[in-house]
Amino acid sequence: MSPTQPLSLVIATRESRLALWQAEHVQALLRARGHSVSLLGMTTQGDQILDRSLSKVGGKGLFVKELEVALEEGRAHIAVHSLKDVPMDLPAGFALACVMEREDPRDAFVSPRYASLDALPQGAVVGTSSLRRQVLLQALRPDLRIEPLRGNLDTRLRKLDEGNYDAIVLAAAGLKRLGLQDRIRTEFATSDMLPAAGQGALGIEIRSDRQDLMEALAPLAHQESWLTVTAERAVSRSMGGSCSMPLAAHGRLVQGTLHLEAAWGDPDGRTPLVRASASAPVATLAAADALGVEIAARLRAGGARGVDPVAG
Ligand SMILES: NCc1[nH]cc(CCC(=O)O)c1CC(=O)O
Repeated sequence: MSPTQPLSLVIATRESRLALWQAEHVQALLRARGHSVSLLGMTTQGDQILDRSLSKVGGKGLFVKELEVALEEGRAHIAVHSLKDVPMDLPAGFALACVMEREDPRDAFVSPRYASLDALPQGAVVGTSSLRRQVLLQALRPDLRIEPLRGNLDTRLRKLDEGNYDAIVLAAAGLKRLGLQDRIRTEFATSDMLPAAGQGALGIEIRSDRQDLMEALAPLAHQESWLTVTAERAVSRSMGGSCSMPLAAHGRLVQGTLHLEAAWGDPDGRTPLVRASASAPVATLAAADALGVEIAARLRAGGARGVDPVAG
C-alpha cells in the first residue's frame, strides 16, 4: 500500500500541559510519517470556568467547541482529545478519524499521607468533582467527605499539596503522560472504581468532509482500543449520559471477546448503584456498539434512570 501524500497540518489544542502533551504526541507520530505539523493553542470555555462544577454549566462540550470552530474555519485541521471529554455524538460535519492506543484506563489514588483508600481515617476528605468518582467512592466508603476539586492536573495536585484534602482521585493516564506517576499511591482495581467511558484513550477529530485526512490519520489508529471505547461510549450514549449522570463503563478485549462492565449511580443518592456486565465476540465497531447498547438496556432494567434524547 502506498503511503498518503505528505500534508501540511495544524493541530488545534487546549493549552493545559496534558492537552499539549497529547497534541505533541500526535505531532511527533505524524512527523515520523513525513507530514509537517504545527500546533494552534487555544483556551476553551471549559478551561476558563473553574469556580463551578462542569456538570452544572453545560458539560463536556465546553472543552471541544472552540477547537471545532477552528476546524470549521480552516484555521486548523485536526483536534486531539481525551476521549473521555468528547460528547458521544459529534456535531454534524465532524467525525472521529481514529482512536489511538489506550494508556492505563484506571483511576489513581493520590495522597501525601495515606497509601490507599483503605488507609484513610473515618470521615477523611477526598477531592473530586466527578459524579462518577463520587458515587463509586461513597459506595466503597460511605463515611468519606467528598469535596469539589476542579482545574487541570497541576492545579488539582497543588490544591492537594496545600492541604485542602486528605486524598484526591485522578486518571492514571494523565499522571503517567506528564511523568507524574510517582504521585500515584495505588491504582484502583476497576472492580472498585470502574473507569469512565473512554478514559485513557485519545481520539482525533476532523471535519467529516476531509477524506484525505481520514486516510492520513488511519495509521495512527489502534483497533483494539477503538473497539473497546466504542462499546463504552455506546453505553453512555444509550443512557443519555452527560457529566451530570454518574456513569462508568469499562471494556477489556481478550482474544476477540469484549468483556464490558458498566455502573450507574443515582445523582440524587436515593437508589444504590446499578451494575451490569456482558461479554461477546467483537470484531467490528458495529458489534462493539451493539454490546454497549445491550449493557445500557440491562442497566435500565436494573433500575438505572437514563435520559431519553430530546426530540427536535
Ligand atoms: N476530566 C479531565 C480529564 N480528561 C482526561 C483526563 C485524563 C486522561 C485521560 O483519561 O485520557 C482528565 C483528568 C482526570 O480525569 O484525572
